[in-house]
Amino acid sequence: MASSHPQHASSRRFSLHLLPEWSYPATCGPASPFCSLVCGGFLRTRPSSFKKDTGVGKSSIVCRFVQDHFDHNISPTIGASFMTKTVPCGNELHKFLIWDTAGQERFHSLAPMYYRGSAAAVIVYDITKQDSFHTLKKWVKELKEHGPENIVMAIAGNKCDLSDIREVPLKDAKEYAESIGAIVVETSAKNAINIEELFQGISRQIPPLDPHENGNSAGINIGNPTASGTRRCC
Ligand SMILES: Nc1nc2c(ncn2[C@@H]2O[C@H](COP(=O)(O)OP(=O)(O)OP(=O)(O)O)[C@@H](O)[C@H]2O)c(=O)[nH]1
Repeated sequence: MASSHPQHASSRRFSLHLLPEWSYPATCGPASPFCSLVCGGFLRTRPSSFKKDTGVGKSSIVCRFVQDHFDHNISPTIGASFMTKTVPCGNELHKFLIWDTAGQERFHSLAPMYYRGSAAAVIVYDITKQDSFHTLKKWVKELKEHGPENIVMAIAGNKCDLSDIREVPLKDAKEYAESIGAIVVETSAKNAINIEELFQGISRQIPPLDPHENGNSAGINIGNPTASGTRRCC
């Protein structure tokens, strides 16, 4: 699924602002967890990453968001996978570069590579598994201790199509999210519920470009932003 390129997109000229740890080419692999915002036809780097418990549906959320596809037989993530999608936000275009990290414990030590320097993290739990909600709290603690200071946190309670067997009340998730200043939404990757809303919520939380900012790099013209991905699922 390709995102549309709004005709009204701003043509304001922003400079590309690069912080030192982001100043890697986007092709250099896992050591450079990039998320980018495309604003006014210019690319601004912004890292983003996904955190999760295993099997909660995080890869499925990314697949639904980027390719509008759901795979019942999706296989577990090994290490991490990477996908991108550009979405309009007001008069800007925001390009998400998403690292989807593996939920299995044996990959835990890789996580800081992806969330360090990230602009946003989505922490996913399964509303039918109370354990996954406890694990989510551990990830939040880790992000607060070791993640970037101003990281935008979003909590996704996935598999809301299975609410008849839910173990985690929405009220609990809302109270917890409020206590840590995070966005919270219940999603279903399977039924495409609240997936766009999740990412729109993140988009809105990313601070706008400073028009007076005079960065150290030239802007990059993005001709025709589209969804793209390297996932195994689709
Ligand atoms: N009913 C339902 N099942 C889902 C949903 N999202 C994912 N699943 C299923 O949950 C299982 C795990 O999905 P994944 O997307 O691989 O989960 P993950 O959290 O990325 O798993 P790891 O890669 O192992 O960390 C798969 O069988 C999916 O089909 C959903 O919204 N509803």
